Amino acid sequence: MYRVLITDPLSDLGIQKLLDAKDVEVIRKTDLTLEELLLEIESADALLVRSQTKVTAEVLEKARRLKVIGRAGVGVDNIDVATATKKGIIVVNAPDGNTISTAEHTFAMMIALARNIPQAYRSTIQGEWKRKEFVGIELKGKTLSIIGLGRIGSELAKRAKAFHMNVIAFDPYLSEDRAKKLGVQKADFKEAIMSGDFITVHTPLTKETRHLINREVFEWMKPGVRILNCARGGIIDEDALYEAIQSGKVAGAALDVFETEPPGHHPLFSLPQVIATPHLGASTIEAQENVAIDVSEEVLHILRNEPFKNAVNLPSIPAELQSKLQPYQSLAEKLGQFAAQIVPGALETITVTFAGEIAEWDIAPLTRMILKGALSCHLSDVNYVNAPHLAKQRGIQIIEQKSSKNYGFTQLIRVEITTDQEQKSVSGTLLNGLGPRITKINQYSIDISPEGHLLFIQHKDQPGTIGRVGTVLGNYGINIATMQVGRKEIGGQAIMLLHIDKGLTADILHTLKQLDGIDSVTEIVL
Ligand SMILES: NC(=O)c1ccc[n+]([C@@H]2O[C@H](COP(=O)([O-])OP(=O)(O)OC[C@H]3O[C@@H](n4cnc5c(N)ncnc54)[C@H](O)[C@@H]3O)[C@@H](O)[C@H]2O)c1
Ligand SMILES: O=C(O)CC[C@@H](O)C(=O)O
Repeated sequence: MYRVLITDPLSDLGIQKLLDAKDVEVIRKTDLTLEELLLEIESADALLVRSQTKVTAEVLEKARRLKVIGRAGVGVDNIDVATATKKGIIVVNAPDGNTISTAEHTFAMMIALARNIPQAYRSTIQGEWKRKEFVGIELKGKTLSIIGLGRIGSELAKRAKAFHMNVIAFDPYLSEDRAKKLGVQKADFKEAIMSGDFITVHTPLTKETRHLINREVFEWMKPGVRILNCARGGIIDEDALYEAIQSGKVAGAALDVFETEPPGHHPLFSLPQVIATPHLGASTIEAQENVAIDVSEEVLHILRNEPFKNAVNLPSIPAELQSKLQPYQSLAEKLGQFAAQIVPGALETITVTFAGEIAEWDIAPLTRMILKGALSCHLSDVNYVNAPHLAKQRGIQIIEQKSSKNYGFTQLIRVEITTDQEQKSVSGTLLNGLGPRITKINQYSIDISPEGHLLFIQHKDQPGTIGRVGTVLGNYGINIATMQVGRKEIGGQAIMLLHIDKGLTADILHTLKQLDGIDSVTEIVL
């Protein structure tokens, strides 16, 4: 039974799939103190949050079983993703579900700002009738500068176009083609800042975007500009904004997000030009249902080891590629496991080579599987998420290469491991109807399925060796299921690979190693 802990308010309808799942126990506890959270997280398999719960390194340290953190929303700045990655915990978000709501909220803020609606409301209900004081401006014909033309920025652009605004956008990843399709003028940052009657930010908060709108940038703006932030507090320097409003450069600002949330009695709130909402961009019935449904499904997939798509700490794989790579994943992991077990010593370099049809694809996910397989023979708690991090931490070099050489198979994966003692390689392929096969160990051709208990023996090619090995195993009651031998030349070095029905004791291994002509004996478990 998976224990799913939900610590922020999530839509009931949205989490229905989790509530209905027979293999899931849902624990809903909101407004937990840090001590309570540290206690609850210990036994949770999954944690579902919005933006209130702070999933810090301290919290993650206590998590013994946690496989996945689901963020019902986009921003994961309340989650220590780096620590989660090190611990092999997948972080998933729901990037699409609240796009429309946030774009609509930004648009509502822009109109409210243009027409002084919050200020006029406050005055009117106080019994005043100040029609002259609240004269606004039209959106038509004004320039809206969008900084960050991703999901929300693009939806906002469409709405602004419908209101006959000129839309200009800066986004380092915006192509000319996409800008054209959206009817948006692509600009550099300074140009976008200098042109806007309204400037709105829709980037994530990163090292690069922190205080992106700062004192110097306010200097570049048109006098009377209006500023919006419905993305993340911190993208705009709040002190600089305060000064720019006081100096008259900025005519108004609409803020949904703040550097510190909740912002309390923020100095900006003393300025009548500032309107604010308490991080409401995604707060609609629809968005909350959407994000809760999306993240619940993702969490269920991950807990059940099924394919998922929105991991923040894993590269995203297009569905088409995912289905092509899927059959190779097990082969890749087994080759990594196999190679790591036949080479003694500390891992130094893992070289993976892909040949044939497979070499035309993005094979990074398979390299990750090979790494997971190889490292799991040496380290505990290795998974698909933390394998590259663990390799880097230990100074293991990963070389990934594609080869056009013909190895005699439609596709082939070769894993070569170098340790501080020696180097060995293992190759494998997928054979129609037979699944994963190991086709070569070092220079020896072989054909065996990588599964179960295997015995890898290096020996001299001389009469009687196979018989002696069989006799020892027989004496100890070990049944041999299959056997493969390989040699390059008569009387030279040779290898033996046996499928055995159960594992060997240290005693049996010792006896085998003492046999005449045997160079090494390695038990492999896959
Ligand atoms: N107020 C809310 O309730 C609410 C709701 C949802 C999302 N958000 C926030 O809105 C923001 C945008 O969300 P989204 O779903 O559109 O994200 P997105 O990832 O689809 O878009 C972000 C865009 O910003 C661009 N970008 C990154 N760095 C940039 C830079 N230095 N300058 C200019 N552009 C840059 C990226 O290329 C990308 O196109 C995020 O910060 C998200 O957390 C807020
Ligand atoms: O949970 C929320 O309402 C915040 C959502 C929003 O900031 C997000 O990043 O998705």
